[in-house]
Amino acid sequence: MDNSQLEQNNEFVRGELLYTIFTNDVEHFSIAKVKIIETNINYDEKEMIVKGYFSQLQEGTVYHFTGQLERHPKYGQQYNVSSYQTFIPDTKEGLIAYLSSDLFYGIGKKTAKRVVDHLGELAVSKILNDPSVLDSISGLKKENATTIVKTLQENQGFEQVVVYLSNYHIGLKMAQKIYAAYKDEAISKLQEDPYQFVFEIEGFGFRTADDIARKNGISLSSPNRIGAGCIYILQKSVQDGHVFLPFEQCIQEIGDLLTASGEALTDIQIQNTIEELNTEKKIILYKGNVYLPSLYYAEDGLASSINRLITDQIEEKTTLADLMKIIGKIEEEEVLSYGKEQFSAIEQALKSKLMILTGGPGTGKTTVIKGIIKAYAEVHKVSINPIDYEQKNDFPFVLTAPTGRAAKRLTESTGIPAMTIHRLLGWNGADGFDKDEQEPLTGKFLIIDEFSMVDIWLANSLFKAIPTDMQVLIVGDEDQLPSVGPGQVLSDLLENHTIPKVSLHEVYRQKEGSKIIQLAHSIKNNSCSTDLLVNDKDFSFINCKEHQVVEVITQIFQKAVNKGLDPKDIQVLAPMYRSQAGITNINKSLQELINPQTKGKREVQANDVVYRIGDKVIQLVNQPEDQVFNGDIGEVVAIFRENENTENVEQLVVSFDEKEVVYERKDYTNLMHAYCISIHKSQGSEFPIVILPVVSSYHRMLRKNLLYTAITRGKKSLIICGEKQAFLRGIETLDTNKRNTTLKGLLEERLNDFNPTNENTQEEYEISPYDFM
Ligand SMILES: Nc1ncnc2c1ncn2[C@@H]1O[C@H](COP(=O)(O)OP(=O)(O)OP(=O)(O)O)[C@@H](O)[C@H]1O
Repeated sequence: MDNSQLEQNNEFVRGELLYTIFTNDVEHFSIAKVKIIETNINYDEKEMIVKGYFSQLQEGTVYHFTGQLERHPKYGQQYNVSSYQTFIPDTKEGLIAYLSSDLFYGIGKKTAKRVVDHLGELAVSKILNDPSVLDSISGLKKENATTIVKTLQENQGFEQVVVYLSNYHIGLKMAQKIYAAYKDEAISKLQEDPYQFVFEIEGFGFRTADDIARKNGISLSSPNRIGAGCIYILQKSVQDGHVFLPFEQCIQEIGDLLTASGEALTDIQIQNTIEELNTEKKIILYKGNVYLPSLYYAEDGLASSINRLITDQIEEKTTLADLMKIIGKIEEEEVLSYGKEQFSAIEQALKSKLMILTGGPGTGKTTVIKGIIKAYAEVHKVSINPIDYEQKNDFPFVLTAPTGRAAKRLTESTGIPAMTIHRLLGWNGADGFDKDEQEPLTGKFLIIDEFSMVDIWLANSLFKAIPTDMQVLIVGDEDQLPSVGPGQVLSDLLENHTIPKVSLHEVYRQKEGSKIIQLAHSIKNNSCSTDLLVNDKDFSFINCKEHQVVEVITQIFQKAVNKGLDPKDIQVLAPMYRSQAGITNINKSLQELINPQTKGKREVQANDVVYRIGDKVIQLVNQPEDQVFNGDIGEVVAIFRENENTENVEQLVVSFDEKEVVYERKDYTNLMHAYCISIHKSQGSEFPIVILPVVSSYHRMLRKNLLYTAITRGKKSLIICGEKQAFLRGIETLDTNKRNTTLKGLLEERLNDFNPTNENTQEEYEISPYDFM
């Protein structure tokens, strides 16, 4: 593209790069200051801040940027760059200055002049078209010629990809990914077969591929297009929690997608492509269902691991009579008497290779876990104190949970160290987990809490790493929200009749007069009515409308603070981010109240969010290298300016329980304010006081399992504010989005032949030793 063409293109800013303010080498995100040479946008200043994903910015070089002028609340106007190109001067002098700039290492003015004299104003495009034009320049050293060609190719290559993709509204970040994968072949590959990118580049959308194909005259009935459409449809279904799509439905959805944006396809064409993809192992077609391979292998792997574990017999170490004595002794120590179901759970867990313990809040799951640990220790004559073991690996109990907070609670309630599943398995990011069948976990008894949150991928990885001689106890509440990731592992396992399970129904905390627990169980049993929503010592319902929610919550906080309560003990949970009564607005208002700007208090701004020292924040993604995981809540404890650390970058330090994590600007998007968090993110956590807004404008989200999850997060006090009718309607609305999974069937197939000698399901325990006590 020559310079006159550049200018025809919409709005632009052409400027000389003065200096880079910030740059991130991994993502190539940079913020820089430029001196404006020319622009057609309405902007009066002489200099401008530009930001975007650049390959390499060079001081003194002139760039042609396109993008959008934005007003940053703190830093004022900034140009958000969507595409850019080095501005190659079209005068001889300009070109000489460019080729002898710092960008071209070792090329001085004399050499640059020699090249320009020989090749003229179009030197750059001539070299790029045919690098051998430099061979004919007398006196030009070979290494200088190589430098010129390489530098031009590197810079221009990336920029050409950027410009090409910007025509399809693809940003610089995706351009980086594509360029990193294909280098100079990127554009030709995109033009030949854009659909391939849907398979090969994470996040490359089918619609973009379609757009590129159409502009390049690629047939809209090409098998590659159907294949990419199939992957797109399957990926979309994973976002809804499905593990597979039925063949017919898959054909139908692909047909709808491709016909709507292209030309009509016959079912046979689509069917043939799916079969072809299956042969190439890009998808798995099995028993009339279509899977993404990773999901098919995860379900299959989990079913095999469970089969492996459950068919391994365990040696009976004690008689029933002795076990009764042991449990009796534990009851004395704990000063309680186990209920019938609880007793059955302890007994069953001790003799089962794998058992599932379920129950709603306050039914004594934790009490039973403690009982099981103590009884196991007694039966096997082992200590439950980790310090009694010389080797860490000899400690028989392994306790784990999907989130940091759930693991922490498990540690606190049992006194035995627990850790997240990711940490237990040694997650190292891209390479996956350290622990697997080759390097299994050590220990004798594994307890996995909050299992409803575990998706099929994680369940498969965890079970693969469980050695065959390890006993496993799965604990969870099937009425909670299903996992964020695909699958419904807990409920599929519960439906299997061979895996021993014990459900606790009797509520113990209710006996202490908890309205929260009463409410939870009435939701579970579909018996909640307006009468239950009257205020009590641990519960209140404040009537208000959507537009009042933020104000009401702020007032509750204000009163709590005035009363001397610690704001950290209060957690607002809401179902959605963007609404008048959404998480974003609630957070803004609570930050102003709890942690306002004061003189001398440091703060940083990322997009339109301000983080200050003292802010409560939540981690939004897994960051295993720092041992901080999605859903962990922390506090901003320090902010360092660039000149205050050896890395010379701005840093935000967040304290999560005992560890501190340092974030650089590129990582700020991993955080969010946490005065209010989503109900989904609150899974596995508990808070002393929960405030739950429920208004009819959330209607899309108001479901029984969502509200059940929210109210069971409150330990001491629950305040619902909003509309009673919206709440009552919500708890009557079932989540009808049934997830497609095949784990249940796979387990039936695998475990069918298994005839346990000492395993029993709870139903078979009609007569238990407890009856004779
Ligand atoms: N058999 C029992 N006798 C007396 N109290 C009991 C018994 N079982 C449990 N409790 C008490 O009931 C309360 C709730 O028990 P626990 O915390 O074990 O339940 P949970 O199912 O783990 O609850 P949550 O899921 O809400 O954490 C505790 O105070 C516990 O001491």
